[in-house]
Amino acid sequence: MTLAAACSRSILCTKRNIWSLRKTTSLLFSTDSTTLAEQEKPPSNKKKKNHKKPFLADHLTWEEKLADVVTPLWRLSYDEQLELKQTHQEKVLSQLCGYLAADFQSQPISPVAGKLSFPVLPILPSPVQDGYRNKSTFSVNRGVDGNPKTVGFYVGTGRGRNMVCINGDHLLNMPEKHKLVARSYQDFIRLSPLEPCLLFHTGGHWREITVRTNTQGHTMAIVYFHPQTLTPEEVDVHKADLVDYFTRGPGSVCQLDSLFFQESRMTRCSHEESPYQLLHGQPHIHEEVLGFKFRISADAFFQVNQAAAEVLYSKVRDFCVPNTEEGGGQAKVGGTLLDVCCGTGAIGITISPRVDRIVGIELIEQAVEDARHNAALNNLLNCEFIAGKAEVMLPGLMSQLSSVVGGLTAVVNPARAGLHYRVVRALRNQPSIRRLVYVSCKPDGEAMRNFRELCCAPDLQKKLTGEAFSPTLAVPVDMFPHTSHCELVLLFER
Ligand SMILES: C[S@@+](CC[C@H](N)C(=O)[O-])C[C@H]1O[C@@H](n2cnc3c(N)ncnc32)[C@H](O)[C@@H]1O
Repeated sequence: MTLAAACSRSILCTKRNIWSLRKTTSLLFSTDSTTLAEQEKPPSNKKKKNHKKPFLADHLTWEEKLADVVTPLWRLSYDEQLELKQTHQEKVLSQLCGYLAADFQSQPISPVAGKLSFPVLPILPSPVQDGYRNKSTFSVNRGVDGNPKTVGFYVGTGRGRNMVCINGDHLLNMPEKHKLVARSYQDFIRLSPLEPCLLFHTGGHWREITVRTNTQGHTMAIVYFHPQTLTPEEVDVHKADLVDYFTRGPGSVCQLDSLFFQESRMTRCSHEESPYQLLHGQPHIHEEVLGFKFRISADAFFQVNQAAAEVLYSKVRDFCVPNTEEGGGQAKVGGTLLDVCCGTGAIGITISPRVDRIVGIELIEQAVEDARHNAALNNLLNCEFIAGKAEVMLPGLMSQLSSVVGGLTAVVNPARAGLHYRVVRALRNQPSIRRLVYVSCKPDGEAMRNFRELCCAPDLQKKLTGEAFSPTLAVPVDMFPHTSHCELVLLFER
């Protein structure tokens, strides 16, 4: 039996017999950020007084410790996971209601949960629970055996001096193809004469690898590399070795459709800061969602779970353009939909047949190019996409949109950092927007500040002069089984 199989088996055998549901709830829903890249967030530091941090529990194997960090709900049945997430989302939303009641009465901030003043629909499950990720980023660092050329995910922290890199073969959310590419990359860098780049402190070159796959099984790999003092000619030699390994050598077992290489001296660089260099194969990966085709570039965001993305986008569509026909028809309702933080255009494009016009705004240029291409790919003539920071572009755009015929609806889907206050101000102060749908993967973080600014009493000091919105309906959608996260779709009206 392989190590990976043994680990998975030992984990599955102990599944559900270590923590009770209640204990898990208390640990899982206040997170810190001790891990890097795409890793899911570990259990809280804040409430640790009475609980030992799971990944420091010595009786656990390294694989179990990693599973506790990346997929902290893995010991629970899927129904139990959904129940936990529903309870947590309701708690966050009651907290919002408590804040709004206090804000409106100009009382000091009350962290006490209020009574829910609008319906929260039951969480929509992910149609796929295991191996669902279409994108994984694996780090390079010292493994349990001390080998610094180990490809996987971190357990522990640099500051705590207890950080090790563990391969993720046993993680329930990881598809086989991602594991294979990570293993092959580890073999490649172990053969390479170059050192790995460990947290930027001590030089070295080989950094993380991102693997993207689609439902057809196509695979894109992106290798991140720190050039340090190497000349471009010297870097070329190692790029050629990498291509050779993955196309003709042992790595060809991965059957990569695309191999990208990014030379970067920072944790994250956009394509504009340091280009994604196509070393082999196709420049894009493609995906289909709700019958629409999407081209996705190396630098562009796409939801990590294709099947759950269909559930999410279908619900977002219902919230943005509610069915007025009996029997839930998909008739055109008209008007303009403003898609803020639109990525490759997924939300706008899936709603476009039902409205007159889509206007999307997105920061990442490659994603905007994809969005424009995707509109054409799907023969849609009513979509336009603007490149730039929403906080810079939106205020000017608002004056052009103030007199649109048929009404204006906004959908916003920012990253965890939430919306810039200028974006919230522009949306709130635009009277034609009567309906605003906020899609958040972290409603208890910065998004909570956005919700409050959308709904508080008019505030001249903050230049929030428009009529207040109210939350009227919410539904959680589980995009990330086995983790403590989910997406929340929240409708605001006025
Ligand atoms: C969670 S993703 C959502 C993308 C898209 N709505 C989808 O469903 O695929 C958030 C997007 O916001 C973009 N973004 C981040 N900061 C931004 C900003 N200041 N202005 C505009 N877009 C931004 C990111 O590049 C990313 O594509």
